[in-house]
Amino acid sequence: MPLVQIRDVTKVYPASTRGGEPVRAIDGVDLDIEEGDVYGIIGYSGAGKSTLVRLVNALESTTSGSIIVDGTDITTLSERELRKLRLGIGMIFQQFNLFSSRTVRGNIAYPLQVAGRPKAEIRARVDELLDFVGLADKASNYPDQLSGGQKQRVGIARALATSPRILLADEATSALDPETTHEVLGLLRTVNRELGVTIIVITHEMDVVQSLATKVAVMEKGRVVESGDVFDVFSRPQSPASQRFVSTVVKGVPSDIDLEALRARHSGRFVTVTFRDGGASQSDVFLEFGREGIGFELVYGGVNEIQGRAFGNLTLELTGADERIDAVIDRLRERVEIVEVV
Ligand SMILES: Nc1ncnc2c1ncn2[C@@H]1O[C@H](COP(=O)(O)OP(=O)(O)OP(=O)(O)O)[C@@H](O)[C@H]1O
Repeated sequence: MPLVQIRDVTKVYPASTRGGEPVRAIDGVDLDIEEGDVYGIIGYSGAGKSTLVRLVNALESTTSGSIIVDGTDITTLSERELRKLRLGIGMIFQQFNLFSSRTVRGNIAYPLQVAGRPKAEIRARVDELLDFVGLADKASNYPDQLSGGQKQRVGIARALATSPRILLADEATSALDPETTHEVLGLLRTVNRELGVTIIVITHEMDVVQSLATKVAVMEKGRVVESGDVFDVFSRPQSPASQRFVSTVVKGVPSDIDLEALRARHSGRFVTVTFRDGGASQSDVFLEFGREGIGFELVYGGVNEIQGRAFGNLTLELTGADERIDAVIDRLRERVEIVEVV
Protein backbone atom coordinates (compact mmCIF):
# COMPACT_ATOMS: atom_id res chain seq x y z
CA MET A 1 0.00 0.00 0.00
CA PRO A 2 1.34 3.48 -0.82
CA LEU A 3 2.59 5.44 2.21
CA VAL A 4 0.59 8.50 1.11
CA GLN A 5 -2.57 8.21 -0.96
CA ILE A 6 -4.17 11.42 -2.15
CA ARG A 7 -7.67 10.70 -3.40
CA ASP A 8 -9.72 13.21 -5.38
CA VAL A 9 -8.63 16.04 -3.13
CA THR A 10 -9.97 19.54 -3.55
CA LYS A 11 -9.10 22.67 -1.62
CA VAL A 12 -11.12 25.80 -2.17
CA TYR A 13 -10.16 29.04 -0.43
CA PRO A 14 -12.93 31.57 0.06
CA ALA A 15 -12.81 34.70 -2.07
CA SER A 16 -10.40 37.23 -0.60
CA THR A 17 -12.58 40.18 -1.55
CA ARG A 18 -16.31 40.58 -1.25
CA GLY A 19 -17.95 39.53 -4.53
CA GLY A 20 -14.68 37.89 -5.66
CA GLU A 21 -14.32 34.30 -6.85
CA PRO A 22 -13.28 31.50 -4.46
CA VAL A 23 -9.84 30.04 -5.32
CA ARG A 24 -9.71 26.36 -6.31
CA ALA A 25 -6.11 25.86 -5.18
CA ILE A 26 -6.31 22.05 -5.49
CA ASP A 27 -8.76 20.61 -7.97
CA GLY A 28 -9.36 16.85 -7.88
CA VAL A 29 -5.83 15.60 -7.26
CA ASP A 30 -5.00 11.88 -7.09
CA LEU A 31 -1.45 10.82 -6.21
CA ASP A 32 0.20 7.74 -4.71
CA ILE A 33 3.51 8.13 -2.91
CA GLU A 34 5.27 4.88 -2.09
CA GLU A 35 7.54 4.35 0.89
CA GLY A 36 11.11 5.24 -0.14
CA ASP A 37 10.09 7.52 -3.03
CA VAL A 38 11.64 10.90 -3.58
CA TYR A 39 8.58 12.48 -5.14
CA GLY A 40 9.11 15.79 -6.93
CA ILE A 41 6.10 18.07 -7.31
CA ILE A 42 6.80 20.70 -9.91
CA GLY A 43 4.73 23.59 -11.19
CA TYR A 44 4.80 27.32 -11.76
CA SER A 45 3.96 29.79 -9.03
CA GLY A 46 0.31 29.43 -7.98
CA ALA A 47 -0.05 25.86 -9.32
CA GLY A 48 -1.02 24.62 -5.84
CA LYS A 49 2.18 22.83 -4.76
CA SER A 50 2.49 24.39 -1.30
CA THR A 51 -1.19 23.93 -0.63
CA LEU A 52 -0.90 20.24 -1.50
CA VAL A 53 1.92 19.62 1.00
CA ARG A 54 0.16 21.65 3.67
CA LEU A 55 -2.77 19.26 3.20
CA VAL A 56 -0.47 16.24 3.57
CA ASN A 57 0.71 17.32 7.01
CA ALA A 58 -2.75 18.65 7.83
CA LEU A 59 -1.66 22.24 8.33
CA GLU A 60 -4.71 22.91 6.16
CA SER A 61 -7.92 20.93 5.93
CA THR A 62 -9.22 19.57 2.62
CA THR A 63 -12.50 20.82 1.13
CA SER A 64 -13.22 17.31 -0.16
CA GLY A 65 -11.46 14.03 -0.82
CA SER A 66 -9.21 11.98 1.40
CA ILE A 67 -5.53 11.84 2.29
CA ILE A 68 -4.46 8.49 3.64
CA VAL A 69 -1.10 8.46 5.41
CA ASP A 70 0.15 5.05 6.43
CA GLY A 71 -3.36 3.62 6.27
CA THR A 72 -5.13 6.41 8.19
CA ASP A 73 -7.38 8.97 6.54
CA ILE A 74 -5.98 12.12 8.12
CA THR A 75 -8.97 14.22 7.09
CA THR A 76 -10.95 12.49 9.85
CA LEU A 77 -8.48 12.98 12.72
CA SER A 78 -8.91 15.16 15.80
CA GLU A 79 -6.40 17.96 16.54
CA ARG A 80 -4.76 15.74 19.19
CA GLU A 81 -4.33 12.87 16.73
CA LEU A 82 -3.01 15.31 14.13
CA ARG A 83 -0.27 16.50 16.51
CA LYS A 84 0.89 12.89 16.75
CA LEU A 85 0.72 12.48 12.98
CA ARG A 86 2.90 15.56 12.47
CA LEU A 87 5.67 14.03 14.59
CA GLY A 88 6.01 11.49 11.78
CA ILE A 89 6.25 14.18 9.08
CA GLY A 90 9.22 16.57 9.01
CA MET A 91 9.23 19.75 6.99
CA ILE A 92 11.89 22.08 5.61
CA PHE A 93 11.34 25.47 4.02
CA GLN A 94 12.83 27.89 1.52
CA GLN A 95 13.55 30.49 4.22
CA PHE A 96 14.69 27.81 6.71
CA ASN A 97 12.28 29.09 9.44
CA LEU A 98 14.84 28.67 12.23
CA PHE A 99 14.38 30.28 15.65
CA SER A 100 16.89 33.15 15.64
CA SER A 101 17.04 33.25 19.45
CA ARG A 102 17.97 29.58 19.75
CA THR A 103 21.37 28.08 19.00
CA VAL A 104 21.80 25.38 16.39
CA ARG A 105 21.50 22.81 19.20
CA GLY A 106 18.41 24.56 20.54
CA ASN A 107 16.76 24.57 17.12
CA ILE A 108 17.35 20.87 16.55
CA ALA A 109 16.22 20.02 20.09
CA TYR A 110 12.96 21.98 19.75
CA PRO A 111 10.65 19.26 18.30
CA LEU A 112 11.96 16.79 20.88
CA GLN A 113 11.25 19.22 23.73
CA VAL A 114 7.74 19.77 22.39
CA ALA A 115 7.30 15.98 22.30
CA GLY A 116 8.35 15.87 25.98
CA ARG A 117 11.38 13.62 25.55
CA PRO A 118 13.82 13.30 28.48
CA LYS A 119 16.82 15.67 28.53
CA ALA A 120 19.52 13.00 28.18
CA GLU A 121 17.75 11.44 25.20
CA ILE A 122 17.44 14.87 23.56
CA ARG A 123 21.14 15.60 24.04
CA ALA A 124 22.18 12.26 22.52
CA ARG A 125 19.79 12.59 19.58
CA VAL A 126 20.90 16.16 18.82
CA ASP A 127 24.57 15.09 18.90
CA GLU A 128 23.77 12.33 16.45
CA LEU A 129 21.94 14.75 14.12
CA LEU A 130 24.71 17.36 14.33
CA ASP A 131 27.15 14.71 13.13
CA PHE A 132 24.79 13.53 10.43
CA VAL A 133 24.46 17.00 8.89
CA GLY A 134 28.13 17.86 9.50
CA LEU A 135 27.58 20.75 11.92
CA ALA A 136 28.99 19.42 15.20
CA ASP A 137 31.36 22.41 15.40
CA LYS A 138 28.47 24.90 15.05
CA ALA A 139 26.28 23.55 17.86
CA SER A 140 26.54 26.74 19.92
CA ASN A 141 26.21 29.18 17.02
CA TYR A 142 23.08 31.18 16.31
CA PRO A 143 21.37 30.99 12.89
CA ASP A 144 22.54 34.47 11.83
CA GLN A 145 26.14 33.27 12.19
CA LEU A 146 25.55 30.56 9.57
CA SER A 147 25.59 30.47 5.77
CA GLY A 148 22.40 29.63 3.87
CA GLY A 149 23.54 26.05 3.29
CA GLN A 150 24.38 25.59 6.96
CA LYS A 151 20.98 27.01 7.96
CA GLN A 152 19.26 24.49 5.70
CA ARG A 153 21.35 21.70 7.26
CA VAL A 154 20.02 22.79 10.65
CA GLY A 155 16.52 22.81 9.14
CA ILE A 156 17.02 19.25 7.91
CA ALA A 157 18.41 18.08 11.29
CA ARG A 158 15.45 19.68 13.10
CA ALA A 159 12.98 18.09 10.69
CA LEU A 160 14.57 14.68 11.29
CA ALA A 161 14.70 15.01 15.09
CA THR A 162 11.60 12.93 15.75
CA SER A 163 12.70 10.29 13.19
CA PRO A 164 9.86 10.97 10.75
CA ARG A 165 9.07 8.59 7.91
CA ILE A 166 8.17 11.46 5.60
CA LEU A 167 10.05 14.68 4.90
CA LEU A 168 8.33 17.53 3.08
CA ALA A 169 10.72 19.96 1.38
CA ASP A 170 9.05 23.17 0.20
CA GLU A 171 11.42 24.96 -2.24
CA ALA A 172 14.21 23.94 0.15
CA THR A 173 17.02 24.98 -2.18
CA SER A 174 15.43 27.95 -3.93
CA ALA A 175 17.27 30.51 -1.76
CA LEU A 176 20.67 28.82 -2.21
CA ASP A 177 23.41 29.27 -4.81
CA PRO A 178 24.09 26.37 -7.23
CA GLU A 179 27.05 24.95 -5.28
CA THR A 180 25.16 24.99 -1.96
CA THR A 181 22.06 23.62 -3.68
CA HIS A 182 24.16 20.69 -4.87
CA GLU A 183 25.38 20.01 -1.29
CA VAL A 184 21.91 20.20 0.24
CA LEU A 185 20.46 17.94 -2.46
CA GLY A 186 23.28 15.48 -1.69
CA LEU A 187 22.32 15.53 1.98
CA LEU A 188 18.65 14.93 1.12
CA ARG A 189 19.69 11.99 -1.06
CA THR A 190 21.52 10.53 1.97
CA VAL A 191 18.44 11.09 4.14
CA ASN A 192 16.43 9.07 1.64
CA ARG A 193 18.93 6.29 0.99
CA GLU A 194 20.48 5.79 4.42
CA LEU A 195 17.56 6.63 6.69
CA GLY A 196 14.86 5.36 4.32
CA VAL A 197 12.86 8.58 4.67
CA THR A 198 10.25 9.20 1.96
CA ILE A 199 10.73 12.73 0.62
CA ILE A 200 8.23 14.98 -1.10
CA VAL A 201 10.03 17.83 -2.83
CA ILE A 202 8.19 20.88 -4.03
CA THR A 203 10.03 22.93 -6.57
CA HIS A 204 9.73 25.08 -9.65
CA GLU A 205 13.21 24.01 -10.77
CA MET A 206 13.44 20.98 -13.02
CA ASP A 207 17.11 20.39 -12.25
CA VAL A 208 16.16 19.75 -8.60
CA VAL A 209 13.75 17.06 -9.82
CA GLN A 210 16.37 15.69 -12.20
CA SER A 211 19.09 15.34 -9.60
CA LEU A 212 17.01 14.18 -6.63
CA ALA A 213 13.61 12.73 -7.47
CA THR A 214 12.61 9.23 -8.50
CA LYS A 215 9.02 10.18 -9.36
CA VAL A 216 7.51 13.45 -10.45
CA ALA A 217 4.09 15.07 -10.63
CA VAL A 218 3.60 18.15 -12.78
CA MET A 219 0.97 20.53 -11.43
CA GLU A 220 -0.91 23.24 -13.26
CA LYS A 221 -3.88 25.26 -11.96
CA GLY A 222 -4.48 22.97 -9.00
CA ARG A 223 -4.36 19.74 -11.02
CA VAL A 224 -1.77 17.06 -11.59
CA VAL A 225 -1.40 17.10 -15.37
CA GLU A 226 1.19 14.34 -15.51
CA SER A 227 2.94 12.00 -13.10
CA GLY A 228 5.22 9.02 -13.15
CA ASP A 229 8.84 7.87 -13.04
CA VAL A 230 11.28 10.72 -13.58
CA PHE A 231 12.92 8.91 -16.50
CA ASP A 232 9.60 8.36 -18.29
CA VAL A 233 8.35 11.91 -17.84
CA PHE A 234 11.71 13.42 -18.83
CA SER A 235 12.18 11.23 -21.88
CA ARG A 236 8.56 11.37 -23.06
CA PRO A 237 6.69 14.37 -21.59
CA GLN A 238 3.05 14.31 -22.66
CA SER A 239 1.44 17.53 -21.45
CA PRO A 240 2.46 20.99 -22.72
CA ALA A 241 3.36 22.01 -19.13
CA SER A 242 5.67 18.99 -18.72
CA GLN A 243 7.22 19.64 -22.12
CA ARG A 244 8.01 23.21 -21.06
CA PHE A 245 9.62 22.08 -17.80
CA VAL A 246 11.51 19.23 -19.42
CA SER A 247 12.89 21.52 -22.13
CA THR A 248 14.64 23.56 -19.42
CA VAL A 249 16.94 20.66 -18.57
CA VAL A 250 16.82 18.14 -21.38
CA LYS A 251 19.14 18.62 -24.28
CA GLY A 252 18.07 17.89 -27.75
CA VAL A 253 14.75 19.18 -29.07
CA PRO A 254 15.26 22.44 -31.00
CA SER A 255 13.02 25.37 -30.12
CA ASP A 256 11.27 27.38 -32.86
CA ILE A 257 14.09 29.92 -32.72
CA ASP A 258 16.74 27.17 -33.04
CA LEU A 259 14.86 25.74 -36.02
CA GLU A 260 14.76 29.07 -37.79
CA ALA A 261 18.54 29.36 -37.43
CA LEU A 262 19.04 25.76 -38.61
CA ARG A 263 16.86 26.27 -41.68
CA ALA A 264 18.95 29.25 -42.69
CA ARG A 265 21.96 26.93 -42.96
CA HIS A 266 20.43 23.61 -44.07
CA SER A 267 18.05 22.91 -46.95
CA GLY A 268 17.24 19.20 -46.31
CA ARG A 269 14.38 17.63 -44.33
CA PHE A 270 14.68 17.52 -40.54
CA VAL A 271 13.73 14.62 -38.31
CA THR A 272 14.14 14.34 -34.55
CA VAL A 273 14.94 10.80 -33.41
CA THR A 274 14.51 9.92 -29.74
CA PHE A 275 16.72 7.10 -28.49
CA ARG A 276 16.06 5.27 -25.25
CA ASP A 277 18.06 2.47 -23.77
CA GLY A 278 16.48 -0.79 -24.85
CA GLY A 279 15.31 0.62 -28.21
CA ALA A 280 17.10 0.84 -31.56
CA SER A 281 20.66 2.17 -31.29
CA GLN A 282 22.09 5.16 -33.11
CA SER A 283 24.14 2.92 -35.39
CA ASP A 284 21.00 0.91 -36.33
CA VAL A 285 19.35 4.12 -37.47
CA PHE A 286 22.37 5.56 -39.26
CA LEU A 287 22.98 2.24 -41.07
CA GLU A 288 19.42 2.25 -42.34
CA PHE A 289 19.83 5.71 -43.84
CA GLY A 290 23.20 4.76 -45.34
CA ARG A 291 21.79 1.59 -46.92
CA GLU A 292 19.15 3.61 -48.74
CA GLY A 293 21.69 6.16 -49.92
CA ILE A 294 20.16 8.93 -47.81
CA GLY A 295 22.57 11.60 -46.64
CA PHE A 296 22.30 12.47 -42.93
CA GLU A 297 23.90 15.09 -40.81
CA LEU A 298 23.48 15.66 -37.11
CA VAL A 299 22.40 19.28 -36.77
CA TYR A 300 21.11 19.46 -33.19
CA GLY A 301 20.82 17.27 -30.16
CA GLY A 302 22.23 15.72 -27.08
CA VAL A 303 22.21 12.71 -24.83
CA ASN A 304 20.78 12.95 -21.32
CA GLU A 305 21.45 10.83 -18.30
CA ILE A 306 18.52 10.53 -15.88
CA GLN A 307 18.55 8.10 -12.98
CA GLY A 308 21.49 6.25 -14.48
CA ARG A 309 19.64 5.67 -17.75
CA ALA A 310 20.34 7.45 -21.00
CA PHE A 311 18.13 8.88 -23.67
CA GLY A 312 18.91 11.19 -26.51
CA ASN A 313 17.13 13.47 -28.93
CA LEU A 314 19.03 13.91 -32.15
CA THR A 315 17.83 16.13 -34.96
CA LEU A 316 19.15 15.09 -38.36
CA GLU A 317 19.11 16.78 -41.71
CA LEU A 318 18.22 14.19 -44.36
CA THR A 319 19.05 14.65 -48.03
CA GLY A 320 18.03 12.39 -50.89
CA ALA A 321 14.94 11.31 -52.82
CA ASP A 322 11.74 12.11 -50.92
CA GLU A 323 10.12 8.71 -51.47
CA ARG A 324 13.20 6.90 -50.14
CA ILE A 325 13.30 9.16 -47.08
CA ASP A 326 9.57 8.53 -46.47
CA ALA A 327 10.06 4.76 -46.75
CA VAL A 328 12.96 4.70 -44.28
CA ILE A 329 11.13 6.94 -41.79
CA ASP A 330 8.14 4.56 -41.95
CA ARG A 331 10.35 1.55 -41.39
CA LEU A 332 12.25 3.12 -38.51
CA ARG A 333 9.03 4.18 -36.78
CA GLU A 334 8.51 0.59 -35.73
CA ARG A 335 11.77 0.59 -33.77
CA VAL A 336 12.43 4.13 -32.65
CA GLU A 337 10.55 7.40 -32.07
CA ILE A 338 11.09 9.54 -35.13
CA VAL A 339 9.26 12.77 -35.87
CA GLU A 340 9.60 14.94 -38.93
CA VAL A 341 10.18 18.53 -37.89
CA VAL A 342 8.31 20.87 -40.20
N1 LIG B 1 -4.51 30.96 2.50
C1 LIG B 1 -4.93 31.21 1.25
N2 LIG B 1 -6.05 31.92 1.01
C2 LIG B 1 -6.48 32.16 -0.23
N3 LIG B 1 -5.86 31.72 -1.36
C3 LIG B 1 -4.74 31.00 -1.19
C4 LIG B 1 -4.21 30.72 0.12
N4 LIG B 1 -3.08 29.98 -0.06
C5 LIG B 1 -2.90 29.81 -1.39
N5 LIG B 1 -3.91 30.43 -2.07
C6 LIG B 1 -4.09 30.44 -3.53
O1 LIG B 1 -4.08 29.10 -3.98
C7 LIG B 1 -3.38 28.98 -5.21
C8 LIG B 1 -2.25 27.97 -5.05
O2 LIG B 1 -1.26 28.52 -4.18
P1 LIG B 1 0.04 27.73 -3.71
O3 LIG B 1 0.80 28.60 -2.79
O4 LIG B 1 -0.36 26.38 -3.25
O5 LIG B 1 0.82 27.58 -5.08
P2 LIG B 1 2.33 27.19 -5.34
O6 LIG B 1 2.31 26.32 -6.54
O7 LIG B 1 2.92 26.65 -4.11
O8 LIG B 1 2.96 28.58 -5.69
P3 LIG B 1 4.30 29.27 -5.10
O9 LIG B 1 5.43 28.50 -5.73
O10 LIG B 1 4.21 30.68 -5.61
O11 LIG B 1 4.21 29.14 -3.62
C9 LIG B 1 -2.92 30.38 -5.58
O12 LIG B 1 -3.88 30.91 -6.46
C10 LIG B 1 -2.94 31.11 -4.26
O13 LIG B 1 -3.16 32.47 -4.46
